[in-house]
Amino acid sequence: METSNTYALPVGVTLDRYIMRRQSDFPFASGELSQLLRDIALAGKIINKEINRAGLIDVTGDYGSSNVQGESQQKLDVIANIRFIRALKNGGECCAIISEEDEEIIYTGNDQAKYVVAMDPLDGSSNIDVNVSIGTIFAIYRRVTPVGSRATLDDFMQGGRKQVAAGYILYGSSTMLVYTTGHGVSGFTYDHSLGEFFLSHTDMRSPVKGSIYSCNEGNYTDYPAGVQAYIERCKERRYSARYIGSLVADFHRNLLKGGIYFYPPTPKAPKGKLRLLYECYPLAMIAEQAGCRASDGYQDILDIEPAGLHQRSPIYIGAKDMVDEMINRL
Ligand SMILES: O=P(O)(O)OC[C@H]1O[C@](O)(COP(=O)(O)O)[C@@H](O)[C@@H]1O
Ligand SMILES: [Mg+2]
Ligand SMILES: [Mg+2]
Repeated sequence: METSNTYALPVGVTLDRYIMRRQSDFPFASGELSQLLRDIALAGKIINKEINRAGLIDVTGDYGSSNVQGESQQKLDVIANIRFIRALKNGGECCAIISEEDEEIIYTGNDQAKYVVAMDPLDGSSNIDVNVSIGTIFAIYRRVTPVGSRATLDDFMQGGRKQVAAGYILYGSSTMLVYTTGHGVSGFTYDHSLGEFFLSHTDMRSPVKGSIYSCNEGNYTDYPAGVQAYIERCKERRYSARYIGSLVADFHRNLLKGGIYFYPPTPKAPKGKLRLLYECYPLAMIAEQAGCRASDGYQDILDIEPAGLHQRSPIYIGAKDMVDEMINRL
């Protein structure tokens, strides 16, 4: 990973201070977006604590209900969802939320707020109970409806290039928050003993070339012929196959080391599995800011016209040369 930055703030600066120092990056900078990012970090700290103690407190296993995707919800999916909604409500800077775990728009009651949030409160649900890295993914938009009014679908249907900030929290061997406001990508590592996120990765740039490919090869036979051909090429080149099964964790590793993650369409999931508004768009914004590429196979993810809150999209994301080659084979 390369680092170069005219705004070089020393590694070790706290997230709060970093956000304040970089506030001038934000259009309309008046502190609300800074506060919203801090509210998201706070919810992340709370969830991190619950994840670390998951086996000791009764938060593992099924919650006994399904979400709008028809997936069974894990207890931590629901708990993470509640924690984020509460932090965004109490923070006062977010007027509405869409979440993987809720079918409809969630209104926070903060109609005076200028921002809306799209989120995947807990990504990698199949890994929750087996102590494998999981994450949270978020995207922030400045509302298009008048301040003071109730947010509407329009506020969420603005398109990927209208995200004013996007990021993820990775609950792994260390806990990290990585985000962008369109001015480069920064990573912060959580120090449990101090309860603070500290700048650890400045101006993250990803290698253009990579040698890691990440996909669920169990679906190989269902993949389009071009994808199968690309996987065969990776094997011929002795690239490493790495698949954690948590999008955030696979994306993060490939961002640092150089690699490609893909979840193509299959007969079972003709639109792919991952959700455009709170998985694909936010990671695509980070990817492009770090010099990577994100595509659905035919257009850049950030150029896809949104049509529904929980719409899915195929995704090929990672090192630019690898994604280019994959797409040329489709
Ligand atoms: O089990 P599969 O089909 O390989 O899918 C794994 C993918 O699904 C996801 O778990 C979907 O996200 P959620 O866990 O938030 O539903 C991704 O994190 C992961 O990359
Ligand atoms: Mg997810
Ligand atoms: Mg999820």
